[in-house]
Amino acid sequence: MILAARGLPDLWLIFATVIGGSLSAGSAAAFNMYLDRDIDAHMQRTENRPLVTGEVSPRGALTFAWTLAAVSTVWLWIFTNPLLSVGAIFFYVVVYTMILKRRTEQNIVWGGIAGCFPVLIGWSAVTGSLSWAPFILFALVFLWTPPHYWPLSMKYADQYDEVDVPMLGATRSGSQVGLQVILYAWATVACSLLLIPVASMGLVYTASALVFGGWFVYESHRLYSRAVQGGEPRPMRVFHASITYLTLLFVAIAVDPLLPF
Ligand SMILES: CC(C)=CCC/C(C)=C/CC/C(C)=C/COP(=O)(O)OP(=O)(O)O
Repeated sequence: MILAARGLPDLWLIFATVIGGSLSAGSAAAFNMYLDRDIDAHMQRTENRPLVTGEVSPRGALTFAWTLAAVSTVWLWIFTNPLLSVGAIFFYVVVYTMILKRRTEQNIVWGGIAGCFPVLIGWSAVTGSLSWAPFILFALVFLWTPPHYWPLSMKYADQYDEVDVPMLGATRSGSQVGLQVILYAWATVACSLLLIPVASMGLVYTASALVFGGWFVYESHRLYSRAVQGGEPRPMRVFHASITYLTLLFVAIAVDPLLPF
């Protein structure tokens, strides 16, 4: 939103968009937990979720999910535009959770599109339209999602195998996953550099994209090397690096337009 406004947008608009977006993401997550409660019960990673422990009933969760969807849609309708948020919920719940997740190794590649919507939501809230820059941010999150998620599914491969969810990190060998992670990490960094000419980014962003991107790529190469050498691949290093990388990059995206260089 700061990049779209090329400065600080109206604080109320930021607040309204973050509230609406959070309610929408919460709705999507609640639908996901409702639909996946059978498999969540069989994975240690997810076995403490409230639908599995019985803290929340399936009917209660479904009511909660629909309520959040309705409230977020009306809220965003009043203050910005609800269409992209509805699209994001639809993508996560129907396209990813109901159709792709249990069927294909490429589930997270296409399902990850749900997580790309928030940049469009924020941008359009400020400008009322979309241009190349928000689509580059969209592509950035799209390319980042697989090398973020595959290391996690590599770590929990036995749990994904047990519930027959074909996450690529669980179905392929360490070196095959490592190679995919490297390719997507490089593509993510290349995409982040595209923002420099397209959105006239300055020094802070350029340096951040190169340094943090270099670190992300380095960690992905180390994962591959450890896997090829037959050692413990330590995938969570890349998982955590991916989160820190994207956080720092978006901080740089927010700070850069506020500076004169
Ligand atoms: C505004 C809005 C609605 C944004 C949506 C953002 C969002 C929820 C993105 C999720 C992306 C994704 C595919 C996660 C994996 O789910 P999973 O089911 O594999 O994860 P799990 O196993 O932990 O449940």
